Amino acid sequence: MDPSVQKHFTVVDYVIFALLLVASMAIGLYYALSGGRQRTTQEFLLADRSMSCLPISLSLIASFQSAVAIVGVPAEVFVHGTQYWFIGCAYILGLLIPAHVFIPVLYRLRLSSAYQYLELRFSKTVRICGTLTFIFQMVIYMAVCVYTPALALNAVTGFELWGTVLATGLVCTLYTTIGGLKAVIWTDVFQTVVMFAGQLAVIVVGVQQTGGVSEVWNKVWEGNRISGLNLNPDPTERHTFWTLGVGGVFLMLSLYGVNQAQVQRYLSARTEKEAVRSCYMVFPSLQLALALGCVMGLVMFARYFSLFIRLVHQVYFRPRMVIYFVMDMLQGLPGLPGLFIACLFSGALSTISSAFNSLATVTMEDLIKPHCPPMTEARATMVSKALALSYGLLCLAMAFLSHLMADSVLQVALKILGMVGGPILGVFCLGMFFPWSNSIGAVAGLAAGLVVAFWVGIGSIVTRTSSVSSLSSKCQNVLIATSGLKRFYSLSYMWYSGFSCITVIVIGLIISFLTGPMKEEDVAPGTVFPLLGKLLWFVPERVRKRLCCVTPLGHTVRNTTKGNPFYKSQNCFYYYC
Ligand SMILES: CC(C)(CO)[C@@H](O)C(=O)NCCC(=O)O
Ligand code: NA
Repeated sequence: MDPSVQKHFTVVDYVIFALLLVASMAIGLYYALSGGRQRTTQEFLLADRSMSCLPISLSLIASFQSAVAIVGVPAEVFVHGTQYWFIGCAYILGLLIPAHVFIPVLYRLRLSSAYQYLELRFSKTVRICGTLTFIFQMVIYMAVCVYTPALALNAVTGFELWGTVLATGLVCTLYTTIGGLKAVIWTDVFQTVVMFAGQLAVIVVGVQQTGGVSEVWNKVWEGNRISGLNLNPDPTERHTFWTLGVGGVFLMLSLYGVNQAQVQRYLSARTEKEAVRSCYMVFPSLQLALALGCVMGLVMFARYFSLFIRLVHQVYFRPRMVIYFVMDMLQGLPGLPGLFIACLFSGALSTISSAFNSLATVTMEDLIKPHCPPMTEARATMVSKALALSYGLLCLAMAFLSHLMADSVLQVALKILGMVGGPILGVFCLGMFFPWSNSIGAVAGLAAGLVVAFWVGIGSIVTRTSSVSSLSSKCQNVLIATSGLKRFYSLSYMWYSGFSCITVIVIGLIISFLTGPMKEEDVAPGTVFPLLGKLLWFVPERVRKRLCCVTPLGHTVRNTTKGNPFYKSQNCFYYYC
Protein backbone atom coordinates (compact mmCIF):
# COMPACT_ATOMS: atom_id res chain seq x y z
CA MET A 1 0.00 0.00 0.00
CA ASP A 2 1.30 3.41 -0.94
CA PRO A 3 -0.45 6.23 0.89
CA SER A 4 0.34 8.73 -1.83
CA VAL A 5 -1.95 6.88 -4.21
CA GLN A 6 -5.47 8.13 -3.89
CA LYS A 7 -8.29 5.66 -3.49
CA HIS A 8 -11.24 5.83 -5.78
CA PHE A 9 -14.91 5.82 -5.03
CA THR A 10 -17.23 3.73 -7.18
CA VAL A 11 -20.72 4.85 -8.14
CA VAL A 12 -22.21 2.70 -5.37
CA ASP A 13 -20.05 4.50 -2.82
CA TYR A 14 -21.24 7.89 -4.01
CA VAL A 15 -24.83 6.69 -3.89
CA ILE A 16 -24.51 5.42 -0.31
CA PHE A 17 -22.90 8.63 0.83
CA ALA A 18 -25.55 10.71 -0.95
CA LEU A 19 -28.29 8.58 0.67
CA LEU A 20 -27.06 9.60 4.10
CA LEU A 21 -27.42 13.28 3.26
CA VAL A 22 -30.76 12.79 1.50
CA ALA A 23 -32.22 10.69 4.34
CA SER A 24 -31.12 13.27 6.90
CA MET A 25 -32.70 16.05 4.86
CA ALA A 26 -35.88 13.99 4.45
CA ILE A 27 -36.19 13.53 8.22
CA GLY A 28 -35.76 17.28 8.64
CA LEU A 29 -38.41 17.96 6.05
CA TYR A 30 -40.80 15.47 7.64
CA TYR A 31 -40.65 17.25 10.99
CA ALA A 32 -40.91 20.64 9.30
CA LEU A 33 -44.23 19.58 7.79
CA SER A 34 -45.75 17.30 10.42
CA GLY A 35 -46.84 17.68 14.06
CA GLY A 36 -46.96 21.33 15.04
CA ARG A 37 -44.80 22.25 12.01
CA GLN A 38 -42.18 23.83 14.23
CA ARG A 39 -44.27 26.88 14.95
CA THR A 40 -43.55 27.13 18.68
CA THR A 41 -40.28 27.28 20.57
CA GLN A 42 -41.60 24.41 22.72
CA GLU A 43 -41.61 22.22 19.64
CA PHE A 44 -38.54 23.63 17.91
CA LEU A 45 -36.27 23.57 20.95
CA LEU A 46 -37.83 20.94 23.23
CA ALA A 47 -39.65 18.55 20.86
CA ASP A 48 -42.89 19.35 22.76
CA ARG A 49 -41.46 17.43 25.75
CA SER A 50 -42.92 14.32 24.18
CA MET A 51 -39.97 12.02 23.43
CA SER A 52 -39.58 8.45 24.66
CA CYS A 53 -36.38 6.92 26.00
CA LEU A 54 -35.08 4.95 23.01
CA PRO A 55 -34.59 7.80 20.54
CA ILE A 56 -33.32 10.02 23.36
CA SER A 57 -30.69 7.50 24.40
CA LEU A 58 -29.35 6.98 20.88
CA SER A 59 -29.32 10.72 20.42
CA LEU A 60 -27.45 11.16 23.69
CA ILE A 61 -24.59 8.96 22.47
CA ALA A 62 -24.52 10.66 19.09
CA SER A 63 -23.98 14.13 20.57
CA PHE A 64 -20.43 13.45 21.73
CA GLN A 65 -19.48 10.56 19.53
CA SER A 66 -18.20 12.10 16.33
CA ALA A 67 -15.77 11.29 13.55
CA VAL A 68 -13.15 12.42 16.06
CA ALA A 69 -13.77 9.32 18.18
CA ILE A 70 -14.34 7.03 15.19
CA VAL A 71 -10.92 7.92 13.80
CA GLY A 72 -9.20 8.79 17.06
CA VAL A 73 -9.92 5.73 19.21
CA PRO A 74 -8.55 3.16 16.71
CA ALA A 75 -5.49 5.35 16.16
CA GLU A 76 -4.95 5.58 19.92
CA VAL A 77 -5.24 1.80 20.36
CA PHE A 78 -3.03 1.14 17.34
CA VAL A 79 -0.23 3.33 18.67
CA HIS A 80 -0.54 2.93 22.45
CA GLY A 81 -2.49 -0.29 23.03
CA THR A 82 -5.81 -0.88 24.74
CA GLN A 83 -5.24 1.19 27.91
CA TYR A 84 -7.79 3.76 26.66
CA TRP A 85 -10.47 1.07 26.86
CA PHE A 86 -10.51 1.54 30.66
CA ILE A 87 -12.42 4.79 30.11
CA GLY A 88 -15.38 2.39 29.95
CA CYS A 89 -15.13 2.16 33.77
CA ALA A 90 -15.91 5.87 33.99
CA TYR A 91 -19.22 5.31 32.21
CA ILE A 92 -20.68 3.64 35.32
CA LEU A 93 -20.56 6.60 37.71
CA GLY A 94 -20.49 8.97 34.75
CA LEU A 95 -24.06 7.93 33.89
CA LEU A 96 -25.44 6.89 37.30
CA ILE A 97 -24.77 10.33 38.79
CA PRO A 98 -26.49 12.24 35.96
CA ALA A 99 -29.46 9.84 36.15
CA HIS A 100 -29.97 10.15 39.90
CA VAL A 101 -28.62 13.59 40.73
CA PHE A 102 -28.66 15.97 37.77
CA ILE A 103 -31.77 14.76 35.93
CA PRO A 104 -34.08 14.86 39.00
CA VAL A 105 -33.01 18.39 39.88
CA LEU A 106 -33.07 19.81 36.36
CA TYR A 107 -36.18 17.98 35.14
CA ARG A 108 -38.31 18.94 38.14
CA LEU A 109 -37.54 22.61 37.69
CA ARG A 110 -39.17 22.42 34.21
CA LEU A 111 -36.35 24.38 32.63
CA SER A 112 -35.81 25.12 28.96
CA SER A 113 -32.10 25.66 29.27
CA ALA A 114 -29.66 24.18 31.77
CA TYR A 115 -28.38 27.67 32.53
CA GLN A 116 -31.77 28.78 33.84
CA TYR A 117 -30.78 26.66 36.80
CA LEU A 118 -27.86 28.97 37.51
CA GLU A 119 -30.16 31.99 37.69
CA LEU A 120 -32.61 30.21 39.97
CA ARG A 121 -29.84 29.08 42.26
CA PHE A 122 -27.49 32.08 42.05
CA SER A 123 -28.20 35.10 39.86
CA LYS A 124 -28.55 36.43 36.33
CA THR A 125 -24.83 37.13 36.14
CA VAL A 126 -23.90 33.52 36.86
CA ARG A 127 -26.42 32.37 34.25
CA ILE A 128 -24.92 34.62 31.59
CA CYS A 129 -21.36 33.60 32.47
CA GLY A 130 -22.36 29.93 32.24
CA THR A 131 -24.09 30.45 28.90
CA LEU A 132 -21.18 32.32 27.37
CA THR A 133 -18.73 29.65 28.52
CA PHE A 134 -20.90 26.95 26.96
CA ILE A 135 -21.18 28.84 23.65
CA PHE A 136 -17.41 29.24 23.56
CA GLN A 137 -16.90 25.52 24.19
CA MET A 138 -19.34 24.26 21.61
CA VAL A 139 -18.25 26.59 18.83
CA ILE A 140 -14.64 25.38 19.05
CA TYR A 141 -15.62 21.73 19.49
CA MET A 142 -17.98 21.90 16.51
CA ALA A 143 -15.24 23.27 14.30
CA VAL A 144 -13.00 20.29 15.10
CA CYS A 145 -15.90 17.92 14.44
CA VAL A 146 -16.78 19.21 11.02
CA TYR A 147 -13.18 19.59 9.91
CA THR A 148 -11.92 16.11 10.84
CA PRO A 149 -13.92 13.93 8.41
CA ALA A 150 -13.47 16.45 5.62
CA LEU A 151 -9.70 16.42 6.05
CA ALA A 152 -9.64 12.63 6.13
CA LEU A 153 -11.75 12.33 3.03
CA ASN A 154 -9.65 14.88 1.23
CA ALA A 155 -6.41 13.10 2.07
CA VAL A 156 -7.59 9.74 0.90
CA THR A 157 -9.99 10.27 -1.95
CA GLY A 158 -9.14 13.76 -3.11
CA PHE A 159 -12.59 15.12 -2.32
CA GLU A 160 -12.38 18.90 -2.24
CA LEU A 161 -11.70 19.74 1.44
CA TRP A 162 -13.66 22.97 1.80
CA GLY A 163 -16.38 21.72 -0.51
CA THR A 164 -16.95 18.82 1.89
CA VAL A 165 -16.89 21.08 4.96
CA LEU A 166 -19.39 23.36 3.27
CA ALA A 167 -21.68 20.52 2.18
CA THR A 168 -21.77 18.93 5.66
CA GLY A 169 -22.27 22.26 7.36
CA LEU A 170 -25.05 23.34 5.01
CA VAL A 171 -26.99 20.06 5.01
CA CYS A 172 -26.83 19.96 8.77
CA THR A 173 -27.78 23.61 9.18
CA LEU A 174 -30.73 23.10 6.88
CA TYR A 175 -32.32 20.10 8.57
CA THR A 176 -31.66 21.52 12.00
CA THR A 177 -33.25 24.82 11.03
CA ILE A 178 -36.38 23.40 9.44
CA GLY A 179 -36.97 20.32 11.58
CA GLY A 180 -36.07 21.46 15.10
CA LEU A 181 -35.14 19.14 17.96
CA LYS A 182 -37.40 16.32 16.72
CA ALA A 183 -35.44 16.19 13.46
CA VAL A 184 -32.15 16.43 15.36
CA ILE A 185 -33.06 13.50 17.60
CA TRP A 186 -34.42 11.26 14.84
CA THR A 187 -31.52 11.95 12.47
CA ASP A 188 -29.25 11.11 15.43
CA VAL A 189 -30.97 7.73 15.73
CA PHE A 190 -30.47 7.00 12.05
CA GLN A 191 -26.90 8.29 12.04
CA THR A 192 -25.96 6.30 15.14
CA VAL A 193 -27.04 3.12 13.37
CA VAL A 194 -24.95 4.08 10.31
CA MET A 195 -22.00 4.78 12.63
CA PHE A 196 -22.19 1.32 14.20
CA ALA A 197 -22.72 -0.36 10.80
CA GLY A 198 -19.68 1.34 9.23
CA GLN A 199 -17.35 0.37 12.08
CA LEU A 200 -18.68 -3.17 12.17
CA ALA A 201 -18.12 -3.57 8.42
CA VAL A 202 -14.49 -2.49 8.76
CA ILE A 203 -13.92 -4.93 11.61
CA VAL A 204 -15.46 -7.88 9.77
CA VAL A 205 -13.51 -7.21 6.58
CA GLY A 206 -10.30 -6.61 8.51
CA VAL A 207 -10.58 -9.84 10.49
CA GLN A 208 -11.25 -11.77 7.32
CA GLN A 209 -8.26 -10.28 5.51
CA THR A 210 -5.94 -10.92 8.45
CA GLY A 211 -6.98 -14.57 8.51
CA GLY A 212 -9.48 -14.95 11.31
CA VAL A 213 -9.96 -13.92 14.91
CA SER A 214 -7.19 -16.08 16.34
CA GLU A 215 -4.68 -14.64 13.87
CA VAL A 216 -5.67 -11.10 14.87
CA TRP A 217 -5.34 -12.05 18.52
CA ASN A 218 -1.86 -13.59 18.01
CA LYS A 219 -0.59 -10.50 16.21
CA VAL A 220 -1.88 -7.97 18.73
CA TRP A 221 -0.59 -10.13 21.59
CA GLU A 222 2.86 -10.41 20.01
CA GLY A 223 2.78 -6.70 19.21
CA ASN A 224 2.10 -5.99 22.89
CA ARG A 225 -1.13 -4.07 22.24
CA ILE A 226 -3.17 -5.62 25.06
CA SER A 227 -2.61 -3.42 28.09
CA GLY A 228 -3.11 -4.54 31.66
CA LEU A 229 -4.59 -2.30 34.32
CA ASN A 230 -2.12 0.55 34.85
CA LEU A 231 -2.47 1.62 38.49
CA ASN A 232 0.32 4.18 38.48
CA PRO A 233 -1.04 7.06 40.60
CA ASP A 234 1.07 9.69 38.78
CA PRO A 235 -1.45 12.25 37.47
CA THR A 236 0.92 13.27 34.68
CA GLU A 237 0.84 9.84 33.08
CA ARG A 238 -1.51 10.27 30.15
CA HIS A 239 -3.63 7.12 30.41
CA THR A 240 -3.86 5.07 33.62
CA PHE A 241 -6.80 3.57 35.44
CA TRP A 242 -6.93 6.71 37.60
CA THR A 243 -6.81 9.27 34.80
CA LEU A 244 -9.30 7.35 32.65
CA GLY A 245 -11.54 5.73 35.25
CA VAL A 246 -11.66 8.61 37.75
CA GLY A 247 -10.72 11.68 35.67
CA GLY A 248 -13.04 10.29 33.02
CA VAL A 249 -15.99 10.41 35.44
CA PHE A 250 -15.68 14.20 35.61
CA LEU A 251 -15.49 14.37 31.82
CA MET A 252 -18.61 12.20 31.57
CA LEU A 253 -20.41 14.33 34.16
CA SER A 254 -19.60 17.52 32.33
CA LEU A 255 -20.95 15.97 29.13
CA TYR A 256 -23.87 13.84 30.33
CA GLY A 257 -24.78 15.78 33.48
CA VAL A 258 -24.76 19.47 32.69
CA ASN A 259 -24.00 20.00 29.01
CA GLN A 260 -26.94 21.78 27.41
CA ALA A 261 -26.96 19.46 24.38
CA GLN A 262 -27.68 16.53 26.70
CA VAL A 263 -29.81 18.33 29.27
CA GLN A 264 -32.07 19.48 26.45
CA ARG A 265 -32.66 15.85 25.52
CA TYR A 266 -33.50 14.91 29.09
CA LEU A 267 -35.92 17.84 29.22
CA SER A 268 -37.55 16.77 25.97
CA ALA A 269 -38.52 13.45 27.59
CA ARG A 270 -42.19 12.79 28.25
CA THR A 271 -41.61 12.06 31.92
CA GLU A 272 -38.74 12.15 34.36
CA LYS A 273 -38.71 8.36 34.39
CA GLU A 274 -38.18 8.28 30.62
CA ALA A 275 -35.29 10.70 30.99
CA VAL A 276 -33.64 8.54 33.66
CA ARG A 277 -34.26 5.41 31.61
CA SER A 278 -32.68 6.98 28.52
CA CYS A 279 -29.58 7.77 30.57
CA TYR A 280 -29.38 4.12 31.65
CA MET A 281 -29.75 2.98 28.06
CA VAL A 282 -26.76 5.08 27.04
CA PHE A 283 -24.52 2.74 29.03
CA PRO A 284 -24.63 -0.38 26.80
CA SER A 285 -24.56 1.67 23.59
CA LEU A 286 -21.62 3.73 24.73
CA GLN A 287 -19.75 0.57 25.75
CA LEU A 288 -20.52 -0.84 22.31
CA ALA A 289 -19.22 2.31 20.62
CA LEU A 290 -16.02 2.17 22.69
CA ALA A 291 -15.56 -1.55 22.01
CA LEU A 292 -16.02 -1.07 18.27
CA GLY A 293 -13.40 1.68 18.25
CA CYS A 294 -10.87 -0.33 20.25
CA VAL A 295 -11.39 -3.56 18.31
CA MET A 296 -11.06 -1.65 15.05
CA GLY A 297 -7.69 -0.36 16.26
CA LEU A 298 -6.57 -3.90 17.12
CA VAL A 299 -7.67 -5.31 13.78
CA MET A 300 -5.86 -2.54 11.95
CA PHE A 301 -2.78 -3.27 13.98
CA ALA A 302 -2.87 -6.95 13.12
CA ARG A 303 -3.24 -6.17 9.46
CA TYR A 304 -0.86 -3.23 9.02
CA PHE A 305 1.75 -3.43 11.74
CA SER A 306 4.73 -3.73 9.39
CA LEU A 307 3.59 -0.81 7.27
CA PHE A 308 3.03 1.32 10.33
CA ILE A 309 6.67 0.95 11.44
CA ARG A 310 7.72 2.39 8.13
CA LEU A 311 5.24 5.25 7.99
CA VAL A 312 4.79 6.38 11.58
CA HIS A 313 7.68 8.82 11.47
CA GLN A 314 6.08 10.75 8.68
CA VAL A 315 4.29 13.36 10.72
CA TYR A 316 1.63 14.00 8.13
CA PHE A 317 0.65 10.36 8.19
CA ARG A 318 -0.53 9.93 11.79
CA PRO A 319 -3.87 11.76 11.71
CA ARG A 320 -4.84 10.18 8.43
CA MET A 321 -3.60 6.71 9.27
CA VAL A 322 -6.98 5.21 10.12
CA ILE A 323 -8.59 6.44 6.93
CA TYR A 324 -5.74 5.11 4.76
CA PHE A 325 -5.91 1.70 6.35
CA VAL A 326 -9.66 1.50 6.18
CA MET A 327 -9.79 2.61 2.57
CA ASP A 328 -7.06 0.15 1.69
CA MET A 329 -8.92 -2.72 3.36
CA LEU A 330 -12.20 -1.84 1.72
CA GLN A 331 -10.83 -1.37 -1.80
CA GLY A 332 -12.55 -3.63 -4.27
CA LEU A 333 -15.61 -4.07 -2.06
CA PRO A 334 -18.06 -1.72 -3.74
CA GLY A 335 -20.24 0.18 -1.33
CA LEU A 336 -18.13 -0.38 1.78
CA PRO A 337 -15.84 2.64 1.36
CA GLY A 338 -19.02 4.66 0.88
CA LEU A 339 -20.51 3.15 4.03
CA PHE A 340 -17.42 4.04 6.05
CA ILE A 341 -17.39 7.61 4.80
CA ALA A 342 -21.11 7.78 5.61
CA CYS A 343 -20.19 6.52 9.08
CA LEU A 344 -17.68 9.33 9.58
CA PHE A 345 -20.11 11.94 8.35
CA SER A 346 -22.88 10.52 10.52
CA GLY A 347 -20.60 11.13 13.46
CA ALA A 348 -19.98 14.69 12.40
CA LEU A 349 -23.56 15.53 11.42
CA SER A 350 -25.11 14.16 14.59
CA THR A 351 -22.68 16.13 16.73
CA ILE A 352 -22.94 19.48 15.01
CA SER A 353 -26.72 19.28 14.71
CA SER A 354 -26.95 18.83 18.50
CA ALA A 355 -24.58 21.74 18.88
CA PHE A 356 -26.55 24.04 16.55
CA ASN A 357 -29.83 23.30 18.27
CA SER A 358 -28.46 23.62 21.79
CA LEU A 359 -26.64 26.83 20.93
CA ALA A 360 -29.83 28.27 19.45
CA THR A 361 -31.65 27.27 22.63
CA VAL A 362 -29.26 28.89 25.08
CA THR A 363 -28.90 32.03 23.01
CA MET A 364 -32.68 32.35 22.85
CA GLU A 365 -33.54 31.37 26.41
CA ASP A 366 -30.58 32.82 28.26
CA LEU A 367 -29.39 35.78 26.26
CA ILE A 368 -32.33 37.10 24.21
CA LYS A 369 -35.60 36.39 26.04
CA PRO A 370 -34.58 37.72 29.46
CA HIS A 371 -33.20 40.93 28.02
CA CYS A 372 -35.63 41.78 25.25
CA PRO A 373 -39.24 42.91 25.38
CA PRO A 374 -41.72 40.00 25.28
CA MET A 375 -42.05 38.40 21.86
CA THR A 376 -44.90 36.53 20.25
CA GLU A 377 -44.37 32.79 19.96
CA ALA A 378 -44.15 33.03 16.17
CA ARG A 379 -41.45 35.66 16.38
CA ALA A 380 -39.52 33.74 19.04
CA THR A 381 -39.55 30.65 16.80
CA MET A 382 -38.36 32.70 13.83
CA VAL A 383 -35.50 34.08 15.91
CA SER A 384 -34.58 30.57 17.13
CA LYS A 385 -34.42 29.33 13.54
CA ALA A 386 -32.31 32.30 12.54
CA LEU A 387 -30.00 31.49 15.45
CA ALA A 388 -29.67 27.83 14.44
CA LEU A 389 -28.78 29.05 10.94
CA SER A 390 -26.23 31.59 12.17
CA TYR A 391 -24.49 29.08 14.38
CA GLY A 392 -24.28 26.78 11.37
CA LEU A 393 -22.52 29.45 9.40
CA LEU A 394 -20.27 30.38 12.33
CA CYS A 395 -19.25 26.72 12.60
CA LEU A 396 -18.14 26.76 8.98
CA ALA A 397 -16.05 29.85 9.61
CA MET A 398 -14.48 28.25 12.68
CA ALA A 399 -13.66 25.06 10.78
CA PHE A 400 -11.10 27.09 8.86
CA LEU A 401 -9.26 27.67 12.14
CA SER A 402 -9.03 23.92 12.78
CA HIS A 403 -6.54 23.96 9.98
CA LEU A 404 -4.00 25.04 12.59
CA MET A 405 -4.36 21.91 14.72
CA ALA A 406 -1.25 19.80 15.26
CA ASP A 407 -2.27 17.36 18.02
CA SER A 408 -4.16 14.10 17.57
CA VAL A 409 -7.78 15.07 17.01
CA LEU A 410 -9.09 12.91 19.86
CA GLN A 411 -6.72 14.60 22.27
CA VAL A 412 -7.70 18.05 20.99
CA ALA A 413 -11.42 17.32 21.35
CA LEU A 414 -11.06 15.84 24.84
CA LYS A 415 -8.88 18.78 25.91
CA ILE A 416 -11.46 21.31 24.76
CA LEU A 417 -14.34 19.41 26.36
CA GLY A 418 -12.39 19.08 29.62
CA MET A 419 -10.94 22.59 29.83
CA VAL A 420 -14.27 24.35 29.34
CA GLY A 421 -16.68 21.64 30.48
CA GLY A 422 -14.94 21.11 33.83
CA PRO A 423 -15.49 24.68 35.10
CA ILE A 424 -19.15 24.60 34.01
CA LEU A 425 -19.61 21.31 35.85
CA GLY A 426 -17.96 22.93 38.86
CA VAL A 427 -20.50 25.76 38.99
CA PHE A 428 -23.42 23.32 38.83
CA CYS A 429 -21.89 21.16 41.57
CA LEU A 430 -21.25 24.24 43.70
CA GLY A 431 -24.90 25.20 43.37
CA MET A 432 -26.43 21.77 43.85
CA PHE A 433 -24.27 20.32 46.60
CA PHE A 434 -23.18 23.33 48.63
CA PRO A 435 -26.12 25.39 49.91
CA TRP A 436 -23.72 27.97 51.38
CA SER A 437 -22.24 29.03 48.07
CA ASN A 438 -23.38 32.40 46.78
CA SER A 439 -23.41 34.19 43.47
CA ILE A 440 -20.09 36.00 43.95
CA GLY A 441 -18.46 32.71 44.86
CA ALA A 442 -19.89 31.07 41.74
CA VAL A 443 -18.58 33.76 39.39
CA ALA A 444 -15.16 33.87 41.07
CA GLY A 445 -14.99 30.07 41.07
CA LEU A 446 -15.92 29.82 37.40
CA ALA A 447 -13.31 32.42 36.49
CA ALA A 448 -10.65 30.65 38.58
CA GLY A 449 -11.55 27.28 37.06
CA LEU A 450 -11.27 28.62 33.53
CA VAL A 451 -7.97 30.36 34.26
CA VAL A 452 -6.40 27.22 35.73
CA ALA A 453 -7.73 25.03 32.93
CA PHE A 454 -6.40 27.31 30.21
CA TRP A 455 -3.14 27.83 32.06
CA VAL A 456 -2.40 24.13 32.15
CA GLY A 457 -3.91 23.50 28.70
CA ILE A 458 -1.97 26.21 26.91
CA GLY A 459 1.11 25.52 29.04
CA SER A 460 1.11 21.92 27.88
CA ILE A 461 1.11 22.98 24.23
CA VAL A 462 3.84 25.58 24.71
CA THR A 463 6.21 23.36 26.72
CA ARG A 464 5.86 20.50 24.30
CA THR A 465 6.65 22.71 21.32
CA SER A 466 9.60 24.38 23.02
CA SER A 467 11.11 21.16 24.34
CA VAL A 468 11.02 19.76 20.85
CA SER A 469 12.47 22.83 19.14
CA SER A 470 15.53 23.78 21.20
CA LEU A 471 17.53 22.77 24.22
CA SER A 472 20.47 25.16 24.27
CA SER A 473 22.35 25.45 27.58
CA LYS A 474 20.88 28.88 28.29
CA CYS A 475 17.47 27.47 27.80
CA GLN A 476 18.19 24.56 30.10
CA ASN A 477 18.73 26.81 33.14
CA VAL A 478 15.34 28.33 32.63
CA LEU A 479 13.83 24.90 32.23
CA ILE A 480 15.27 23.69 35.55
CA ALA A 481 13.93 26.77 37.32
CA THR A 482 10.50 26.09 35.93
CA SER A 483 10.49 22.33 36.37
CA GLY A 484 7.68 22.59 38.97
CA LEU A 485 5.55 24.42 36.45
CA LYS A 486 6.52 21.93 33.78
CA ARG A 487 5.19 19.15 35.93
CA PHE A 488 1.98 21.10 36.31
CA TYR A 489 1.76 21.52 32.53
CA SER A 490 2.23 17.83 31.97
CA LEU A 491 -0.94 16.97 33.91
CA SER A 492 -2.80 14.29 31.96
CA TYR A 493 -5.51 15.89 29.85
CA MET A 494 -7.91 13.31 31.28
CA TRP A 495 -7.70 15.26 34.58
CA TYR A 496 -8.55 18.65 33.06
CA SER A 497 -12.28 18.44 33.85
CA GLY A 498 -11.81 17.05 37.36
CA PHE A 499 -9.05 19.48 38.23
CA SER A 500 -10.88 22.57 37.00
CA CYS A 501 -14.20 21.40 38.49
CA ILE A 502 -12.64 21.02 41.94
CA THR A 503 -10.90 24.39 41.58
CA VAL A 504 -14.30 26.01 40.95
CA ILE A 505 -15.78 24.36 44.04
CA VAL A 506 -12.88 25.21 46.36
CA ILE A 507 -12.51 28.83 45.23
CA GLY A 508 -16.29 29.19 45.07
CA LEU A 509 -16.68 28.04 48.67
CA ILE A 510 -13.81 30.17 50.00
CA ILE A 511 -15.18 33.33 48.32
CA SER A 512 -18.72 32.48 49.46
CA PHE A 513 -17.68 32.16 53.08
CA LEU A 514 -15.67 35.38 52.86
CA THR A 515 -18.55 37.34 51.34
CA GLY A 516 -21.32 35.88 53.48
CA PRO A 517 -22.58 32.36 52.79
CA MET A 518 -26.17 31.78 51.63
CA LYS A 519 -28.63 30.68 54.28
CA GLU A 520 -30.62 27.58 53.50
CA GLU A 521 -33.95 29.40 53.57
CA ASP A 522 -32.71 31.89 50.96
CA VAL A 523 -31.86 29.23 48.43
CA ALA A 524 -34.61 28.72 45.83
CA PRO A 525 -36.47 25.49 46.61
CA GLY A 526 -35.60 22.47 44.51
CA THR A 527 -32.21 23.79 43.41
CA VAL A 528 -30.14 21.99 46.02
CA PHE A 529 -29.47 18.26 46.01
CA PRO A 530 -28.99 16.96 49.56
CA LEU A 531 -25.73 15.23 48.69
CA LEU A 532 -24.11 15.60 52.11
CA GLY A 533 -27.40 14.61 53.70
CA LYS A 534 -27.48 11.43 51.65
CA LEU A 535 -23.83 10.63 52.19
CA LEU A 536 -24.12 11.20 55.94
CA TRP A 537 -27.23 9.05 56.28
CA PHE A 538 -25.83 7.49 59.47
CA VAL A 539 -25.66 10.84 61.29
CA PRO A 540 -28.78 11.76 63.36
CA GLU A 541 -31.27 13.86 61.43
CA ARG A 542 -30.98 16.79 63.84
CA VAL A 543 -27.24 17.08 63.16
CA ARG A 544 -27.78 16.71 59.44
CA LYS A 545 -30.32 19.53 59.50
CA ARG A 546 -27.75 21.64 61.29
CA LEU A 547 -25.41 20.99 58.39
CA CYS A 548 -28.24 22.43 56.27
CA CYS A 549 -28.15 19.75 53.71
CA VAL A 550 -31.44 17.96 53.88
CA THR A 551 -33.76 20.13 51.79
CA PRO A 552 -36.04 17.58 50.16
CA LEU A 553 -35.94 17.66 46.38
CA GLY A 554 -38.83 19.43 44.70
CA HIS A 555 -40.33 20.24 48.06
CA THR A 556 -41.46 23.83 48.35
CA VAL A 557 -40.06 25.00 51.64
CA ARG A 558 -41.13 28.57 51.38
CA ASN A 559 -41.81 30.84 48.48
CA THR A 560 -38.48 32.60 48.48
CA THR A 561 -38.74 34.52 45.27
CA LYS A 562 -36.50 37.36 46.50
CA GLY A 563 -37.32 39.48 43.51
CA ASN A 564 -36.58 36.67 41.11
CA PRO A 565 -39.20 37.21 38.40
CA PHE A 566 -38.51 33.88 36.82
CA TYR A 567 -39.28 31.88 39.86
CA LYS A 568 -42.78 33.32 40.26
CA SER A 569 -43.83 32.25 36.80
CA GLN A 570 -41.90 29.03 36.86
CA ASN A 571 -44.91 26.88 36.21
CA CYS A 572 -45.64 28.46 32.88
CA PHE A 573 -42.03 28.20 31.63
CA TYR A 574 -41.71 31.74 30.38
CA TYR A 575 -41.44 35.17 31.84
CA TYR A 576 -44.15 36.73 29.86
CA CYS A 577 -46.93 34.29 30.42
C1 LIG B 1 -17.11 11.34 25.18
C2 LIG B 1 -16.42 10.01 25.11
C3 LIG B 1 -15.18 10.03 25.94
C4 LIG B 1 -17.33 8.94 25.65
O1 LIG B 1 -16.75 7.74 25.48
C5 LIG B 1 -16.13 9.63 23.67
O2 LIG B 1 -17.27 9.64 22.95
C6 LIG B 1 -15.07 10.47 23.04
O3 LIG B 1 -13.95 10.22 23.19
N1 LIG B 1 -15.43 11.51 22.32
C7 LIG B 1 -14.48 12.35 21.70
C8 LIG B 1 -15.06 13.47 21.08
C9 LIG B 1 -15.68 13.19 19.75
O4 LIG B 1 -15.82 12.06 19.33
O5 LIG B 1 -16.04 14.16 19.11
NA1 NA C 1 -21.98 12.51 16.59
